[in-house]
Formats: sequence, C-alpha cells, structure tokens
Amino acid sequence: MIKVEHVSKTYKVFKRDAGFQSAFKALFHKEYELVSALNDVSFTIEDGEMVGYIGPNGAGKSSTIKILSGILTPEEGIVKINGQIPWKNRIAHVKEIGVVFGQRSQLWWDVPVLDSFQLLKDIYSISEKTYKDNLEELTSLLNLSDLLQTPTRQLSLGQRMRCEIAASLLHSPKILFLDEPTIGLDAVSKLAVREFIKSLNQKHKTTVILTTHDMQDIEALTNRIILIGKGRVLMDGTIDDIKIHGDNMDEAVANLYHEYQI
Ligand SMILES: Nc1ncnc2c1ncn2[C@@H]1O[C@H](COP(=O)(O)OP(=O)(O)OP(=O)(O)O)[C@@H](O)[C@H]1O
Repeated sequence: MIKVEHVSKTYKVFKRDAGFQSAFKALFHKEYELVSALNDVSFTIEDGEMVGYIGPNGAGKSSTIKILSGILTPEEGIVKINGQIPWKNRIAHVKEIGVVFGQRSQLWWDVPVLDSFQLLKDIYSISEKTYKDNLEELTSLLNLSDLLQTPTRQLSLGQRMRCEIAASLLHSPKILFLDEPTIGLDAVSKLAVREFIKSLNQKHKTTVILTTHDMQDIEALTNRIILIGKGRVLMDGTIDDIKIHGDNMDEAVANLYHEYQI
C-alpha cells in the first residue's frame, strides 16, 4: 500500500539574470528563490491498483514520483510504501519498486543491453533463478530477443523503451512507477507498451502509477485518476468523472485544467 500524507516539497533555485555582469556579480552574492512543487499532497493507493497521475506541465508529477521512489526528500509530510519510508529505508525500498523515466535512461549507453541487465542483477542481488525466469518472460513479452546484444545508444526510442521497462522489472518489484513511458513512441510501440503494462498488472498484480500527458494511455490503462495542479491534488476520481467535462478525454482534461486555472 502507498500512503502519502500532507507532503510538501519546495526547490531552492539559484537566481541569476542573463549576461556576463550578472554572472560576475553572482560569484560574490548568490540570490535564491523558492519554487513550491508540492503543497499538502495526500492520497492512498492499494496493492494491485493502476492509477493515472495527471496534470499540466510543472504540476508536480515528476516531483511526486521522485519522492515515492526515494530520490527526493520532502520538507513536510510522510510517505509509507509497504510500511517503509522511501528516502529513509532506501536499500529495502528500491527492491520493492521499479521506475521508468521516459526521458531518461537507466541502461548503460555503450554496452549491450544484456550487459546492463547483468549489472542490474548484481546491483539488486537478484537470484540466478529469478533473473533467468524474468529475463525469459520479459524477452518474450516485450519482443527483446533481437535487441539484447545491441548497445543502448544504437536502439530506436521504441526499442529502448521496451528495454527500459524490462530493466525496471528484472527484480520483480511489487510497484512500478512510469513517468511518461510512451513519450515520443510511434502508434505500434505505444500499443505494445500499453498491452504489456496491462498484462503485467493482471498477471502479477503489480501496482502501477502512471504519469503521462497521453490521455489514450490513461484510458487504456487506468480507471482511477489523480489530477494534480500547481502542486495540489485537485481531483481523485474515475475516468467517467473526468469524461463528463468534455466530448472526449483530451477535451475533458483541457476543460478541467481551464476550470481549475492550472
Ligand atoms: N530540480 C529542480 N529545481 C528547481 N525547480 C524544479 C526542479 N524540478 C522541478 N522543479 C519545479 O517544480 C515544479 C514541479 O515540477 P515537476 O517536474 O514535478 O512537474 P511535472 O508535473 O512533472 O511537469 P511536466 O509535465 O512538465 O514534466 C515546477 O515549477 C518545476 O519548475
């Protein structure tokens, strides 16, 4: 179970105007401003749920995922994931979660994908049997057999994303965080990724939290949606609760953003 209670996160940002003069001044006198990313965010997600976490650019989605995965520490509030505090019990926690950031890679760029998988096996202390079984299943479901010997840098975006998803699941995590997993993918690759996530949730009861701007992803995968804007949870409901705001999902979500002025 994921329990998020009254979480707030503020970034301290170094403030500097453009230009040489200002760069020189900044050597002696640094000015900072505070950017509020999350403001009193609370929600609970049960085991095996698939939840869409949506909101406009800068709403606080990635910050939430980073806090849930233990990369960031909030100033206020508490998060418990299967009884553990992500940023405190980091080693135990990372064994429970898989994370895919669509815009970043967790694979080593210059080595064949299989070598990255082997490294992850060692990092996560995955047993020989679990590794073999998972690799076999993921290779077959994500159609990886022709990609495993290829260095990551030579893969197309869609090929890489399938490998990233496999990499995040080698250690059989109970929870999967997906931050824009289909960004930039063509229609065929998007469908393949969606189908895989759906079957993963059905077969292994993996809890999935999905952030995306792609409303087709949301419709295909989730029923529950948490809408966040300007760092606050504005709505926690179903696809139907969203759909009543427009003729289709994109329009409904745009209308909601407009209504909430986010
Ligand atoms: N490392 C950082 N340093 C300073 N400010 C940051 C940092 N990361 C995020 N922010 C700010 O925090 C706020 C929330 O950002 P966040 O990346 O969580 O939003 P998001 O909902 O994931 O956005 P997007 O849909 O554009 O990816 C924004 O105002 C952003 O500018």
